[in-house]
Amino acid sequence: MTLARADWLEARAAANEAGLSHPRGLELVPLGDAVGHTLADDVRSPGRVPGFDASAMDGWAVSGDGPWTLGEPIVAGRAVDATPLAPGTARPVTTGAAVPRGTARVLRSESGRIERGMLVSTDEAASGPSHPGSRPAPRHIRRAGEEAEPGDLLFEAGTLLTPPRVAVAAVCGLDALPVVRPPRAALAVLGDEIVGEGLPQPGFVRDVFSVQVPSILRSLGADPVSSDRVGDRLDATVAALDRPDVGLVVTTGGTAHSSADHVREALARLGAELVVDRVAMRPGQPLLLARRGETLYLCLPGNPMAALVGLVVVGVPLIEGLLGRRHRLPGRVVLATGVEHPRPGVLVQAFRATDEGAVAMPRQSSAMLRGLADASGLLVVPDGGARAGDVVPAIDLPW
Ligand SMILES: Nc1nc2c(c(=O)[nH]1)N[C@H]1C(S)=C(S)[C@@H](COP(=O)(O)OP(=O)(O)OC[C@H]3O[C@@H](n4cnc5c(N)ncnc54)[C@H](O)[C@@H]3O)O[C@H]1N2
Ligand code: MOO
Repeated sequence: MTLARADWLEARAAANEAGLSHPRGLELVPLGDAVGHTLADDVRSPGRVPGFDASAMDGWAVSGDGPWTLGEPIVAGRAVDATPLAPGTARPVTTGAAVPRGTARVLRSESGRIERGMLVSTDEAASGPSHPGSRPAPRHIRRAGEEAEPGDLLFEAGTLLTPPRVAVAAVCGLDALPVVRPPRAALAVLGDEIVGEGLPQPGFVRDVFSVQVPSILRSLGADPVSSDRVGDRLDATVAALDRPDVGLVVTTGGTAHSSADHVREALARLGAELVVDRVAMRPGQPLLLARRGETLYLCLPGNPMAALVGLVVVGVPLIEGLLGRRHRLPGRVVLATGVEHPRPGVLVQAFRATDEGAVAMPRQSSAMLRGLADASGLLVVPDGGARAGDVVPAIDLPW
């Protein structure tokens, strides 16, 4: 089924679904390379964390009530001493070192002192037996298994591996993680007027996509394998789109209906099925999403801001889906100033976050980039416009 002139939220959901229903490869990556990947499988903890009862402070492991007889120091980085701590004794201990069996608590170094060879507590609250109603002295012991037990589900398949998640995998004793193999992506930048370097002659424009879209695709988790500029000819467009070797083809330009626009016809010649045929939003309205075999097509309009809006609004949930991630509904921002929008469909605006709320950036239009360049995010103004103080959906920028 094709969504024609799709609602922007429906277009996002359809793109995410199209990605999710695509085949995914799996690979094992060492933890050092895992940040930014997406888990291909559930991950359980092989170990217990902490693996042993450990001191949370520098001080003394004590057993029973003080004063305590002093024993040998315990230091971190040694195998656990099997000898239990006898009541009435204390052993100096460093933060993170294993406390012996029989340890009641750890007395912090600033809460005790040595008097005539014995350790005495200088901490009123922590000294001696507790009285009814008194607060128990803090134990300062990290209990074995308090963070994870063997077999605990740490993360589900489809979880984005952020730095702290990779650190959790490390602390649980994992060395590698099963991740989704980055989907191969090809970029085709269409247009006879596009030049790749220098200051263009009148009638030509500098290509704004080759310099950034592959980086965006990579940062989203795809593997951009090629980037080509393609002239405004149907046969060249068909050849550029005939890429069964990649999971995703992104094109820019050529989506409209002029004699120089061949994307629709090329998709039809290749037998691709349209999933989304335009989105009821501006800029970015002519966007197409299509599928042919194991290749998805994200065809972005040529106008620079329109293409980037399409990539953020629809391309991000599409790639999230290819990686096995369900997309989240957008957050919301309060508008600091009203935005007029008398036309049908939503208006997407680059905005800057301020103390008063979101303010639309100057110098933005379908064909401009400077407003977007300095924006905090994209906000979505409904059909009919919005007033200062209204709360509207907002989408994070992926860079
Ligand atoms: N009669 C109509 N004309 C247009 C309509 C319409 O509904 N009826 N829609 C307009 C909208 S909205 C957009 S968006 C564009 C979409 O056009 P295409 O996707 O076919 O893009 P092009 O025509 O190839 O290019 C549009 C514009 O963007 C510039 N461009 C293209 N590629 C690049 C690039 N790599 N770097 C920099 N700039 C690029 C191109 O030079 C054009 O100025 O159609 C409207 N027209
Ligand atoms: O919809 Mo166009 O995408 O405004 O530039």
